[in-house]
Amino acid sequence: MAGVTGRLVRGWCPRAVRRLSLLLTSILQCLSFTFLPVAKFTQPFSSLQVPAQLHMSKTAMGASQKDFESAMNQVKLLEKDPGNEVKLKLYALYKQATEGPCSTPKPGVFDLINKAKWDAWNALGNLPKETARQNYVDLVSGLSSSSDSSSQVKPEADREQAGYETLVMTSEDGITKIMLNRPTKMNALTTQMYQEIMLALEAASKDDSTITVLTGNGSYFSSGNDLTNFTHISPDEIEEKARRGAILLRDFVGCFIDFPKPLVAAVNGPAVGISVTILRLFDLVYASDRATFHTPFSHLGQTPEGCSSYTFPKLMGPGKAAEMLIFGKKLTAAEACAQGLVTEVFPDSTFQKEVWTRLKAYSKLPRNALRISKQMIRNHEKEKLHATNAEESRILQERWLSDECMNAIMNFLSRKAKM
Ligand SMILES: CCCC/C=C/CC(=O)SCCNC(=O)CCNC(=O)[C@H](O)C(C)(C)COP(=O)(O)OP(=O)(O)OC[C@H]1O[C@@H](n2cnc3c(N)ncnc32)[C@H](O)[C@@H]1OP(=O)(O)O
Repeated sequence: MAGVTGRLVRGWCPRAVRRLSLLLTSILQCLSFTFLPVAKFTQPFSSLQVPAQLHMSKTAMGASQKDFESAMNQVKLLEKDPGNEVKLKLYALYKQATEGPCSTPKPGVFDLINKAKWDAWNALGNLPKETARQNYVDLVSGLSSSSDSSSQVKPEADREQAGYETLVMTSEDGITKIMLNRPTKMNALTTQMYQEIMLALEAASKDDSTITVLTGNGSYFSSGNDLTNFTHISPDEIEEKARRGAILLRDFVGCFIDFPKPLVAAVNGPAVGISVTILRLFDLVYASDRATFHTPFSHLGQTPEGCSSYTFPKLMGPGKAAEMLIFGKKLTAAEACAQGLVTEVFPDSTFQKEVWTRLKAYSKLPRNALRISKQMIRNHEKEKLHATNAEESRILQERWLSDECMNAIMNFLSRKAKM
């Protein structure tokens, strides 16, 4: 070590050489931690919805306390992460089996993880302790056998994360991919989808991957907010629904503002509304030349979100931002690239191959350096972004109650009937 340092700094004074040597040694020590194997996770697990068959199974026989304890030990030995939904199920059943029905206060909306756990437990209602215990044992036994068989066929690196209904989440080659998966609805974002994306981002922020990618399945990246989110609401529910929508929007965009690792959008096709505005919160935006970028807020009686009222004028100047955000001008991928919203455009025929080859190469770069550099670039404006997000959400909450907005949504929903 001292020899290497000595060669590097020939001609420097001995004190400087000693300091540099110490510095390099400590850097090497720090780096060695990065290469330690990731510890097997043995945390108590948890659940969201418990399938009907679990509620009913073997309740007559009932699992013994010994079976239950042995199932708890088996959980710690699982080699494969069973995914958030199953973990929530296990958590809820465990709590129900040991403490009975949920009676603790509901965590605040920003406490995402504890709220999801509370919701899962609370959803079990008055399920008897014995049934919960049996269901826990059944669930663990199913997991143990599926993890035995899956380990024979699937490589460690290419496992699809279970537990998402509207997304496909995979981790491979240091890249976690979150794919929006409602291709027949152009990946329009339902309330469930916003929530699953937040959970997926939370999981991706903590997993071993270097890079996280958001993309869409099918011909669209996303057609933005699902306009049916605004339907089936009785008049006395409207205000409460708008209030909850604004909280959901603020939490959703907040997850992108705070995401700690390099975040990439692989825009495989047209993008509309919120799927366009959040792009400025990504570190790289790769687009197919078939993609378009459309924010028809005024047409819908709505106003900008995703921090675009701040980021777009800053990025492209107030005039170009006004064309998009006020007048709903749709940009081609080349135009969006010229405005700095897109990093690079690829021919649609080679989009997937070129993007993934590029990202696989990037994912081999030192993970911590990438993460720290991202945070250095982003931290300057985090506070401003959160303030903008809160303000945009507040204004949209009012807009959703306006006649302009309701009429525009009715027009969209009735257009098929008119054809
Ligand atoms: C709580 C947070 C709130 C955040 C707020 C965000 C604001 C926004 O995101 S504003 C943007 C809202 N999105 C739109 O205005 C797009 C609406 N959709 C369309 O204009 C068109 O569907 C399309 C241009 C995206 C595609 O047109 P195309 O003719 O090719 O296909 P369609 O037959 O229209 O679509 C197929 C299928 O998908 C349904 N669908 C598509 N997008 C949406 C959507 N955003 N909301 C609800 N449903 C959507 C469409 O109705 C069709 O369904 P059916 O086959 O069942 O009729």
